[in-house]
Amino acid sequence: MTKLKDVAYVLRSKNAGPFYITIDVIFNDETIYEKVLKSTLFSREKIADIYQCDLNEVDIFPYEQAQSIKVSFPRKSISGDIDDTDLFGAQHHVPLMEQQIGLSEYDQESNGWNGKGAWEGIQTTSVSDALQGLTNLDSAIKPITDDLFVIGPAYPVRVRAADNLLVLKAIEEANPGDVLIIDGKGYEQNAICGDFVIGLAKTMGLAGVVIDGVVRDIQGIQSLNYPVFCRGTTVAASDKHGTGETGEPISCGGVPIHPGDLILGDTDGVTVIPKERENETLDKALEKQERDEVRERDVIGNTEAAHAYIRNQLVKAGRA
Ligand SMILES: O=C([O-])CC(=O)C(=O)O
Ligand SMILES: [Mg+2]
Repeated sequence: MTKLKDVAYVLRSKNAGPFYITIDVIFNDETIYEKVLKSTLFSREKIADIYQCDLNEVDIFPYEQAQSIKVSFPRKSISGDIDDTDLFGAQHHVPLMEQQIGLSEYDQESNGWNGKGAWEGIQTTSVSDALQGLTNLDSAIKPITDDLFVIGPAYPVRVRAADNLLVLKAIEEANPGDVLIIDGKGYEQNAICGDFVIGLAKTMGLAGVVIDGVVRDIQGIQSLNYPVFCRGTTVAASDKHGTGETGEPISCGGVPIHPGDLILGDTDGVTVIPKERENETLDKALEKQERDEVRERDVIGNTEAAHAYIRNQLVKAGRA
């Protein structure tokens, strides 16, 4: 998961007199600067919580021209006091730099996708039509809970059949909003995840989990109300030896998947949108859905229009 130290260009702290600390966080990318500024990390509540001080004494100054954020707050112990371990205040930035930032939006955009909102209401079937059915996962990979929709950039993991340790590693590494996509080799005797592992993915803010394999604790998973797609259920757990890879291209349900490709899952199953084809696929899928809606409105429930439609299709194919 992204930490402040992963995206800040400069992160330093110093005394602002004996009673206060000031921290400078400087960025060398405008987009990142803006996203970080909006994240929950730079709130007085959060800073007060990290540094155990009174939130009314926390100040946060964004300085747009320099793409920097200055934070100041009272020291827990006065500089040079008997229990002070940082005379010059030069180490106070460390707790801040280790903070995770909920940058899913930033990560999504920097990954080049249009975001969840753009895909709302788009069905797997329309994407399948747009991509000529070439990127649909094996149809045996189905939702555990119907009516749950998932879309997000793929975070892939490949494991050996019946070994799920690397799934935990992937959950830790993926960004909020990612879809964890697991190449479990289609093995059906040992569960890649149960309700606990799925609960971990949900806790870390992942958008959903897709598995070329099976799960257990089905009732527990259903009660999480969280999108999970797989080949079915079993009883046995997996080993935790740790064979496999995370964050690398995989094959899942017969489809090659690269990190950051979009994964779309709904009641009908799961399909993949290669990241370089997102805009084209979105346009085609929208167009297709609109055409389908018009056709349905005009034809369904109208016997005459239904006859005309069928006749027209047969004529077009030379089979009238
Ligand atoms: O711990 C496991 O590997 C599988 C399991 O039962 C769970 O996730 O609840
Ligand atoms: Mg369990």
